[in-house]
This record gives sequence, structure tokens and C-alpha cells, in this order.
Amino acid sequence: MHALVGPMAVGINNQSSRTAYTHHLSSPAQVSMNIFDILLRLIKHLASRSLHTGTHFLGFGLSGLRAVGSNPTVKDLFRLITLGTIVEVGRMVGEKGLEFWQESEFQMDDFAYDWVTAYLENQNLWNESKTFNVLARNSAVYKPCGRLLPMPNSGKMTNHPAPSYEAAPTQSPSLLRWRGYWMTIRKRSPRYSDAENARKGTLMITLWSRNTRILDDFVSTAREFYYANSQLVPRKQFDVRSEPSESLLNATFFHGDTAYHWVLEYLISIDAFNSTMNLAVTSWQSDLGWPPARAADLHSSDRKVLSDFVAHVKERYSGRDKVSVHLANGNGVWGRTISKSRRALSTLLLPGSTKETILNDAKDFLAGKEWYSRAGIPHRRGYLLYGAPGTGKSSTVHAIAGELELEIYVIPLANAGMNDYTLGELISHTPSRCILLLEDIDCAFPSRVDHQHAQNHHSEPRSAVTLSGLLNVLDSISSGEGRITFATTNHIDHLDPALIRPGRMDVKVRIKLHAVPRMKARFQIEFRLASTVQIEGVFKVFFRPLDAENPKSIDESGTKTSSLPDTEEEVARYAADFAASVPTDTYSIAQIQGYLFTKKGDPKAAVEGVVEWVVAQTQDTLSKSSVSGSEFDSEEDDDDHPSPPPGYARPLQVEPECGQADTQLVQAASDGGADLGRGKQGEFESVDGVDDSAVSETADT
Ligand SMILES: Nc1ncnc2c1ncn2[C@@H]1O[C@H](COP(=O)(O)OP(=O)(O)OP(=O)(O)O)[C@@H](O)[C@H]1O
Repeated sequence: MHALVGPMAVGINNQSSRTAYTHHLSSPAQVSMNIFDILLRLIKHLASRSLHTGTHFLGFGLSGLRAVGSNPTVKDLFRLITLGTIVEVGRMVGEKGLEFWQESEFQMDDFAYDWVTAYLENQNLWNESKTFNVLARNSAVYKPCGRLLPMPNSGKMTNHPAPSYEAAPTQSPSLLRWRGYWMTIRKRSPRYSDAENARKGTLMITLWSRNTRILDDFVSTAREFYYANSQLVPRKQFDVRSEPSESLLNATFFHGDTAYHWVLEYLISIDAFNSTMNLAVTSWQSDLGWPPARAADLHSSDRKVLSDFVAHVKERYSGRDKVSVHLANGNGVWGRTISKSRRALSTLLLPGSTKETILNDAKDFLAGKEWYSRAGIPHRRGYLLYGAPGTGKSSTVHAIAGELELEIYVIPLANAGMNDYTLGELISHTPSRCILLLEDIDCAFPSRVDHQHAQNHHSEPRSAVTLSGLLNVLDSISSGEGRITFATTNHIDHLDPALIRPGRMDVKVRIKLHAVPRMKARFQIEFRLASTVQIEGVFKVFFRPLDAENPKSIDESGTKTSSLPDTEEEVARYAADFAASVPTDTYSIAQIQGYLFTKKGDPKAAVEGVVEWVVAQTQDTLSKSSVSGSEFDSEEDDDDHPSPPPGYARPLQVEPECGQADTQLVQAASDGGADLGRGKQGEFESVDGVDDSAVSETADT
């Protein structure tokens, strides 16, 4: 007789109704009809009948039996029957007595399997095993009181699921003594070793008792243990491959979408993925961690729950001290997103009120949507930041984005794979309120210079993005309303003249590119090489005095152990000395920072070594320009705008004189360099409504 027991009474929620395990009582023997019994019954029956019919038949029958019984053959027959009956009864009694075990089978893809294996692990059942299956699926957050994961370092809380170990299938059963009963446990390998069947292993438990309640108790205990000791989400409910339940809300957040990042960051912060089984391993260097499943079920049918949830995570996300930077890849899709710390505007060293001007203008623009709409002007605004490398163009964009709480979408126009189509795809997938950063716009579309250069050198022009392609996408209807575009370039002179020359067809679009002004013209900001004020500023940032942020380093004997100054005045004196030795409009702040890093913590050494550094830089520049014959010059020869861009300092054309002291040489260098930018030092052109012709003239000179 086989018995199927289940679903069990241990279920609390739905999953239990799906949980079944089987156990079998060992089969009893068939009850044999005992001939002897039949005979006796027959005799009794006959005897009772004979009472009714008459006792004379009894005497006759008995004497007949006696006569038959005296026959030796019949005697032997009766003996045989009696003996057989005794043997059969003994066999039945023995069989019944020995059948006191129950067998249960747990399928690997069933919940009960997880409960029991986790519980058995806790009972140290697998301690003897030498071969383990390591599963993150059964993982749990370690709890000091629990013994679920007796692993090294298990006390460490991480966002990642801790693996659990279970003995690999083995032929020899393990023995467990549980509440006074013995159990033998055997794991069976999947029948096939292919991936699909790999999860079809089973766990066989033999309980050496006939009491079925013991087995029920065992499974219930395992289940309670499992849920009490782990923060597991029933895996089947969250399997993204499973069909979404119609009774639950299903929200899908697409990777690359901003909402995805809100939700992802929030879920990671609340350890929501501790029990995930589907980990995507990524080499992305995102501090958001790894992107896991994209779909989640909300256990509610109320839509407000979903919108509240999204609102909450969004608020959390935007409240943090970070700026999200989305990076385009060459296939026309937004790829990685990195989260950068906000840069305080105060850390930007820009002359005058440049940064405040940009910020206020951008704020004004964002607040002026209605004005644009009434005026029938697309609500977009653009800024062209140009200047030598390392002068702070990108830093300015990041600082402004932080102030405005906007995300940055960066399109490196010079990147491989960038063409008109991919550019269009990218721009059509930017949100309306964001900062679009077009880096190295001079590399976007090959100018006639590039074409000519490419022809001369039998090579391809630099980029596959065309001027009209760029202008089209910037001007298209799909371009977001409320978007701020920053374009950066190190070589304003490399921009195609068609882009900046007024009176051409492109001029109209040029306005779109550089700015969509409220009234007129474009907004250009030139980033110049470091002025005296900036050189002093960067020095002061590096060698802040020993104050609250920079606590005094004094040892027990009262001796100062740091070379940092004690007061602002002292730092200012060093800074002035330092700036006096560095030619203005010659080096970018990034270059100066690079030098100061080599003198970290020692302002005196920084001042003392700077002259030597300047000389080295100058000689380096001279040797480069003499070796290359100046690429800049060679371009000028076949260029129709041969002069250097305004503010772009040429390599210093200073011949060091023999025997000249370093300081004199520096002075000469300073003079030479200053020639190029003289008169504009410290005077950044944050020009709203700058005269187009001025720029055109510059480019066409
Ligand atoms: N004006 C500045 N104020 C503060 N830091 C600056 C400034 N200019 C440059 N730096 C520092 O120099 C480094 C490079 O700056 P950034 O990337 O902003 O320059 P960039 O002009 O965008 O250069 P590129 O044209 O090469 O992209 C950064 O570490 C930045 O902090």
C-alpha cells in the first residue's frame, strides 16, 4: 500500500501549497486465506447447522471424520496444512514487525528542498563531506546567533549574498539523530549532467519510525528555521523569467533610464539584493555596484504604491551629493552611468564673475520656460567653452550641473563609431531637462582643413559626424526642450568656418549650436591659461594652513611635524612668491596642479623648486616645437585661418641665452608668453551677446 502525503500542513503562504513531498509506508504482505481457518469455520458452520437439523448427524459426521482421520494419507495432509499455516502466520508477523521506516523524497526545484538542506546544514550534517555544492541561492545574511553559514568571515555584512554549502551528491548516506529518531539522508545526483537537468537532483530521507507525524514535524521545523534565519525571498516569486502574476503590479525599469538608477541605488542601499540569485558580473566602474534584475513585483495592486515608491527613491537619489554622468557609447546608445561627487563652485578658479555669470544665466534660462514659449523660441540654451587643455572647461560643466541638480549626458564627438545616425539616436534619448555635453566639438566634423590634411596624407578625416548631421540633431524636434548644451573645444580655430561665419546658411543653425538666446547672439566663454590670481589660488588650495580642517601636527615635545603654514597670511606670502615665479597665461591650472602634487605638504619647497620647473617646462616646449616643426604652424600654412585662437598660448618662442640666470630666463619666458594674452589676463570673456563678427574675424584672420 503506497501513501502520498501532502501538501503538508506546514504551509503559511502560497508556496506551501506548491510544496509536496512524498513518503511511502513499506508495503504489507497480502493477507492469505488460511485453509485451516476455513475448515474450522466450515466445521463450526456445519456443527451449528447440525444443531438445527439434528444431533444424529453430528455423531455420524464425527465417526466419519474419525474414520477418515485414521487414514494415514489424510493425517499427513492435515499435518501439512497446520504446518503451512504456522509458517505463514509467522512470516506475516515478522514482516509487519520489521516494516518501521518511511522514505521521503525532496526535489531540488521545490521549496521544501531548500528548507531541509539549510536545516541539515545547520545540524552540521555535511561536516564530514569533502565535496560541496556552493550555492548563493540558499544564502542568507549572517546572524551572529545563527549557525546557518559557518564560514570564515561570515560576520561581515555585505550587499552580496553569502554562499551556502551543501554536500555534493554521494552514494553513502549520512546518519542524523533527530529528536530521538534516526534518519539516513542520501543525495542523489541528477540523472543527466546537462544544465537543464542539473537542478533535478533529489534528497532522500529515510526516517526510522512508523510515525508519520515525525516527518511532518521535521519538515515544519526545517521550514521555520529557514525563514527565521534567513532573509530570503522565495526564489520563484522573483524569478524574472517567470510569467508576471496578473494580481501583482509589475514595474520594469530599463537600464540606461534615469529611474532605473534611482531604484537601483535605493534597492542596493536597503540590501534588497542580498538574496538575489541572478547576479550580473560587470566590469563597470560604477559606484552603483552591479546591475541586477530589471523587473520586480510589488505585492500590491494599488498603483499609488508604485508611484510613491518611485517618488521616494527619486527624492533620495537627487538629494545626494552626487552628479550622474551618462556616457555615450559608439553604438548610439547610452552606456555606463557614473556617479561623481559634486564639485563646489567655490573650488573653481575662474577670473571675475565668470562662474556666477554662467550659473545665473542657466538658472534664468531654466526658470524662463514660459517666456520662451510665448516668444516662440525653442527652450534651449547652449554655451561654448573654449580654451587650452586643462583650464577647467569640464570642471565648470560638472560644477554647474551640481548646482542645478541636472544630470550630464556626455557625447565625445571624436569617438570611434560616432556618426550622424548614432548621434541622432543618442540625442533623441536624452531627457528634456539635462545638460548635454558635446566634448571636443572641433573634432566632430572634418573641416576643409581636415579634408585637405586627410587628402594630403591619404587618410580619413577625424570624425564621421558631419556638420549638417550635428546641426540637424541639435535643431530637430526631438531635441529636448529645457536642455542646456555645453560644447567644449581646445581649438576654436579648428571649428569649420561655416559654423561661425555669419551670412551663410549655417549661421542660423550656428545660433542653435552655440546658444538659443533669449534675445540675441551666443554665449561663449574663453578659458585662458592661468593668471596670477589663479596661480595664487591653486597654491592656496594646496597648502591650506593648519586649521580645524587641517589639524596641527605637533608631537608630544611640542615640535611641529608638518611643513604646512600656521596662518592664512603665511600661505598668502608663499603663494605670492610662487605666482611671481610662474609666467602668466602660460600654464594651465592642471599643469600647475601637477607640479604642486610633487611638493605636497611642503609649500616652501614648492616655491623654491618652481623656477627649476618652469625652466624645464620651457625647454621641453622648445625641444618639442623644434622637433615637430610645430604642427600648429604647418596647419596654418594650408589653413584659411592661420592665426592662433584668441587666448590660446603658442609654445613660448624664447631662446634661452647662454649663461643667463634662471630667473632672467623665466622673466623672458614670462614676457614672451604674456605677449599672446596680454591685456586679457584675468579678464575672462563671459560674453552674453558677443559680437559674431568678432569671432568670425578671429577665425578668418
Ligand atoms: N580653473 C580651474 N579651477 C580649478 N581647477 C582647475 C581649473 N582648471 C583646471 N583645473 C583642474 O585641472 C584638471 C583638469 O581640468 P578640466 O578637465 O576641467 O580641464 P579642461 O579644460 O576641460 O581640459 P580638456 O580640454 O583637456 O578637457 C582638473 O583636476 C581641475 O580640477
